[in-house]
Amino acid sequence: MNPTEPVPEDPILSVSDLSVGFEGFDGYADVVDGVDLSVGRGEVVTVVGETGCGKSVTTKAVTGLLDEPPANVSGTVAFEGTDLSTLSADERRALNGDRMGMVFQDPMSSLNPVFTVGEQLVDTLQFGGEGSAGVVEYLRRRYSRSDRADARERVLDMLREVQMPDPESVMDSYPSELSGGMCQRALVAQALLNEPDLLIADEPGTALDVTVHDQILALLSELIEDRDMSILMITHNLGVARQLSDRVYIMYGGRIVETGTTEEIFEDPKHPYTQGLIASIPQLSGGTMADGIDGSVPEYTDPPEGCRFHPRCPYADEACRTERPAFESFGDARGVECVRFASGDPGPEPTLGETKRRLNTAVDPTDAAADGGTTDRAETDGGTVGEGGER
Ligand SMILES: Nc1ncnc2c1ncn2[C@@H]1O[C@H](COP(=O)(O)OP(=O)(O)OP(=O)(O)O)[C@@H](O)[C@H]1O
Ligand code: NI
Repeated sequence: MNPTEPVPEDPILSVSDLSVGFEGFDGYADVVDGVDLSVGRGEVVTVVGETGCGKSVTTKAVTGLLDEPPANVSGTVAFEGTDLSTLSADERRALNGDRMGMVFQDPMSSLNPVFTVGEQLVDTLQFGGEGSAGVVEYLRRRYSRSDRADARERVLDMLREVQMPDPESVMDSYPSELSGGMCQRALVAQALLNEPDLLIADEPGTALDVTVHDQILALLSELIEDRDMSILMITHNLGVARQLSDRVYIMYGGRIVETGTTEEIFEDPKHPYTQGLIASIPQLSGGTMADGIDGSVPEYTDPPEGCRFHPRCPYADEACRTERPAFESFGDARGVECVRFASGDPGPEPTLGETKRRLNTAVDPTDAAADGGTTDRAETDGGTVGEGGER
């Protein structure tokens, strides 16, 4: 374990130095680059970052769903202290179906189109946790009327719990006969059927329209409250992270750039990227920067040298362009990877207000020119205004 990484005692999930790359036509894409994260028991942890930051690749690597090759995965993923790379394929499947539940972004492609929802969910309940129950055992239970009927009752209960409209008829429907929102509810039900200890949810509902997405999130937060379950939730929505999580990881360009308790991240964001994200959300910052941070996430085939955020960072200087900053830990669950917070760095530490001002200036050069006072002040304290926005 990386000694600088803040981890809860006895985590249920612990990921260290996870890297994932892909061989592709444009060369090697170095996507996830040394990620450390952990989820404590009963903890709700979110990973937040813009689209393309590597959140889904990280969760797929954690859940063992990346095919290797083409993916090239290194690092350790441990569940209750067991390194998952030491498990056999059967043990791994058993763990995924039983102790670890998963919900993914796209509900349509996650259900099997040729079986009814009921068949799939009853199968999950009866066999989800067993890599290979054995053919005889499989047939016995699949066709044992009492087992099957019991399972059906439990699935129905679960469908009611996820507030599925008309659960009886949904049981006998094929996924194509349901709306996206209903498929997503079915998947949430499926993930929870075996009462997993850890739920991994990768932006459930984002493939759906906004209202349905909101309903799914509301449902999840209700289900979370009622259960003693650890959750690793992926989102690009800071409001969701703030509402649901105990602890937050901010991801940028395949790296964790900041972590802290939800309160720390929102009350005292340190990394300029975190500050930029918060500044982009008017409801959170009272700000006006509705366009987000100018520029886009890096090309993973040719990521920037040094800090991967430097081309967009309003504080970037020579050091940021050449050296990867060290991850600095403060206290138990708090850390940031930015040279401005490195011990011994003499420069001013970024603040939310200053970052907002610099990003606004960078985003709209006409405003900046009109507002001479702002530009002058920015120039005297570093002169980096504008560099972050030019791409
Ligand atoms: N199988 C793959 N082969 C090559 N590149 C991939 C593969 N899967 C993902 N990537 C690349 O990895 C990068 C990160 O993708 P990822 O899906 O993890 O982003 P994300 O943070 O989940 O974004 P979103 O919020 O849109 O879901 C992207 O540039 C993507 O093109
Ligand atoms: Ni994703």
